[in-house]
Amino acid sequence: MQQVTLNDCDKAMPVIGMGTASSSRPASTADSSETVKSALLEAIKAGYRHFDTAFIYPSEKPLGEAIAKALHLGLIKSRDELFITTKLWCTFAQRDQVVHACKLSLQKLQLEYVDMYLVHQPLRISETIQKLPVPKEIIHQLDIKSVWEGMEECKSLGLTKGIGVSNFSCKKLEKLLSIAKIPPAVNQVEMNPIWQQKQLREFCNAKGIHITAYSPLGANNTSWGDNRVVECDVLTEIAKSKGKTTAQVALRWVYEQGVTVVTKSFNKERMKENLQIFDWSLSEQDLKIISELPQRRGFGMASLYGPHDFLLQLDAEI
Ligand SMILES: NC(=O)C1=CN([C@@H]2O[C@H](COP(=O)(O)OP(=O)(O)OC[C@H]3O[C@@H](n4cnc5c(N)ncnc54)[C@H](OP(=O)(O)O)[C@@H]3O)[C@@H](O)[C@H]2O)C=CC1
Ligand SMILES: O=C[C@H](O)[C@@H](O)[C@@H](O)[C@H](O)C(=O)O
Repeated sequence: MQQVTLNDCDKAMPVIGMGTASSSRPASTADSSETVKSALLEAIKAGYRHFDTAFIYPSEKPLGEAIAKALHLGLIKSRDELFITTKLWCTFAQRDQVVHACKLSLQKLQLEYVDMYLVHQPLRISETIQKLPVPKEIIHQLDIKSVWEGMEECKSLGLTKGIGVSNFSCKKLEKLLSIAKIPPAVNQVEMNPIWQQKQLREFCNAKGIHITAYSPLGANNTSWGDNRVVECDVLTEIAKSKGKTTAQVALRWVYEQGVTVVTKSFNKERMKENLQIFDWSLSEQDLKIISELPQRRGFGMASLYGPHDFLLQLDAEI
């Protein structure tokens, strides 16, 4: 698997990672922990070496179990062969909670360190979310200076090899860069041919912040996404002409932008399909047509938590 080197991170990141945000809403249809564990074990067998989880996902524990089993079975010789990303949840987004939250994630993962620890969203949430949408009173501005000090402490304690953010706009990154002793290595954001993030990518390239794309397939078939990417006519035409699938064209496009990707599949065939993007390429003409696709964000804070002014402003930030 090809890898990219990251600034201020002691480990290279494989260019394709396995997503683990699998639980559907309603929760009654969510994958069981056992299903997630065996899917992740399959992913290791298929060659995935980067896994993306978060404190808020139910996947940290089954991922830890899958890693332990992979070591036991000899599928990997050492934990060092894996790149594990997890994320600080918004209820812990305070100076004195960050190290504690990181340790809780490590406990669930049965690991001594993660490779990348991200601030999940540019928000603090003051109560456990019971149901969505949430009341606006529990959503707050993030005090990035103090939270980032906590993130830096996680790195200096060796709890993580690198630190970064997720769902951050250029504006939020500017602020963070102005106070950070260790700049963020990564910004993980929604990116696919229908939400190309041109401005954010230019900004991050200029500042040496690596972008990882989440929902590269538009979160097809999930409660938070739809089929706008995998059923996009333009992408399907390109796919047909190359004997590839529409999903592969979307993933290849992301890869050709110099961006790493985390994409989720718990289906054995599709997890293999999603790795087959390295021995072919898109033409200049394909890239031009894709660059002209109408743009639509899939995932916004306001659509997730409720149309509160503060969240609408956040979503409108570039
Ligand atoms: N930082 C953040 O705020 C966020 C991070 N993420 C991370 O990014 C990961 C990936 O994003 P995600 O939102 O899951 O969406 P993706 O775009 O990766 O799409 C996943 C969905 O597409 C289906 N799928 C996978 N491969 C194919 C294929 N080849 N053809 C057709 N359908 C396919 C999967 O189903 P099946 O399993 O049946 O194959 C699943 O339903 C998440 O799992 C999570 O780890 C996601 C959202 C927000
Ligand atoms: O309740 C909120 C949700 O958990 C949500 O914010 C995250 O899970 C996000 O969709 C992600 O997948 O990273």
